[in-house]
Amino acid sequence: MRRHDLIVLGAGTGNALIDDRFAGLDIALVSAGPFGGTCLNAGCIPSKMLAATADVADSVRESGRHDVDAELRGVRWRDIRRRVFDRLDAAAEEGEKGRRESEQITVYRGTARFTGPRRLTVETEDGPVEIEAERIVIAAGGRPVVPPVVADSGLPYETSDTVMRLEEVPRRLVVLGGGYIAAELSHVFHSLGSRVTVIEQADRLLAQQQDELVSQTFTDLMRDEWDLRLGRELAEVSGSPGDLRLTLDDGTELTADTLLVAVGRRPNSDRLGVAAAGVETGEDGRITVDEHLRTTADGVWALGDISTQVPLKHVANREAEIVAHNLLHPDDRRTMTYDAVPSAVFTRPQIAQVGLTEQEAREQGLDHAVAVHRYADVAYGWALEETDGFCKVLADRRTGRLLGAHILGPQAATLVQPLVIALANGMTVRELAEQPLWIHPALTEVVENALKDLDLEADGT
Ligand SMILES: Cc1cc2nc3c(=O)[nH]c(=O)nc-3n(C[C@H](O)[C@H](O)[C@H](O)COP(=O)(O)OP(=O)(O)OC[C@H]3O[C@@H](n4cnc5c(N)ncnc54)[C@H](O)[C@@H]3O)c2cc1C
Ligand SMILES: NC(=O)c1ccc[n+]([C@@H]2O[C@H](COP(=O)([O-])OP(=O)(O)OC[C@H]3O[C@@H](n4cnc5c(N)ncnc54)[C@H](O)[C@@H]3O)[C@@H](O)[C@H]2O)c1
Repeated sequence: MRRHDLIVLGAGTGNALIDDRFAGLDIALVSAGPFGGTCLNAGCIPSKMLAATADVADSVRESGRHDVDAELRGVRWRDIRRRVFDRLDAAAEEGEKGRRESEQITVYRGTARFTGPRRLTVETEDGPVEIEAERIVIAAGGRPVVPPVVADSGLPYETSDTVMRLEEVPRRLVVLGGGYIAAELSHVFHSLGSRVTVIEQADRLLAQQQDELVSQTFTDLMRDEWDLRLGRELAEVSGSPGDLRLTLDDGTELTADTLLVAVGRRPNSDRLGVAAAGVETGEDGRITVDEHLRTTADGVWALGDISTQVPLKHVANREAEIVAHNLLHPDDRRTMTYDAVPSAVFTRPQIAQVGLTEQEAREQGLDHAVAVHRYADVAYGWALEETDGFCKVLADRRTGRLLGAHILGPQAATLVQPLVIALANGMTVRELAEQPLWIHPALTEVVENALKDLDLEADGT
């Protein structure tokens, strides 16, 4: 049994937790997969590098709108893939090398499993290694859910872990699910040449995650791009590899050469056997943590997709900052809050949000004002020839404060940031609209004008 001062389980966000403040400690860093975890190797970063490339292809296709005659002659998928993954694989290797060179860190590459309180066995290439520590941080992430109808078919399927490294752009791609991953990767592959069909059990795309106006508008726009099978479930997968037959619950049959499964992710707590360490989980497999991110076992902390309320990288990063601080300052602990968590979907159009959706404001019975300002009604929207985009804001009439913001259109992920700052700081919409000067004629005027459109005086009843 090898004893360390601190074990960090997971080399995604967990790796980022270890910095100079931990100098002098003997640290074990355990990871089954490559350094950088999901975000760097199979998540946020490759999907956005591919989305940016897809946007370039779409800009060429749409150049006529700006009276520019350009023609898309083709996309070089293997070159795109090489450009993206050569860079990311090198970053992952570099990250691991740096840690291996550190005198205070022992890297264990292998799959870990708890054998008792603060004790683990790691299945490495050289056999099992037993390790223990006074303090452990669990940051072992999650994995894609694969429903039995697909897993039990015995036929090949892709997930976000594999699809971005395919040898060829699929000719006929069927995507199961209509959430974040489905939307982003459908955008990528459709723009790079796939015929895309999306099977989603809800009646709209992004229905669980987005404001109703955003979800409905996005669904309506994507009907022109993808073949949408909404309110449908997959009943059977048959055929042969490369020539799949997918039967839906209404008896409709689809054919595909590639099936991408994107119906959500689940935490890896089961594979880690956390119960043996006295670490409790909820029914959904998420490790239970308190506001300081301590688990139910003494000396064991958790962060990121394995425990969080919101499985996003910027949330995991903030949680890592909190855990690092709390490990170093046990008598002055910080608290994690999830009050103003923004998110963005890197599709075309982009989508971004923070705070309450209109349906949530209604459910909570809030006296709220709503305003929607269109890109087409600000000068830079004209410059972009933008017809669909909008910024929707919700404010509390009693306090004058922002409740939520939802943007659909070019640069939504960037435009939302002033609204995130306002929400995080409890600013009133008047303060945000009227205190700073907003650059003319930048796209941010769509945000400024949406705020100014809010009618806070009207009686909401
Ligand atoms: C396709 C895709 C796109 C995404 N895009 C975005 C985005 O644009 N923006 C955003 O904010 N979020 C995005 N996310 C979510 C984001 O990637 C995750 O929230 C984030 O990576 C979670 O980090 P983590 O450290 O908790 O887990 P991970 O990064 O998954 O790290 C888990 C680590 O634990 C290791 N591990 C797991 N099990 C074991 C075990 N038993 N033993 C040893 N080691 C183990 C793994 O090898 C890995 O090193 C995306 C996710 C996907 C899949
Ligand atoms: N840009 C980003 O920030 C980003 C991008 C990708 C992923 N992510 C993270 O990854 C997580 C997982 O993404 P995801 O897209 O897999 O999950 P998701 O929860 O976003 O969407 C899953 C979708 O699949 C549908 N679904 C579930 N079971 C189904 C079935 N049997 N048949 C048809 N449809 C079904 C659901 O109704 C839902 O719309 C996200 O919640 C997010 O936290 C973030």
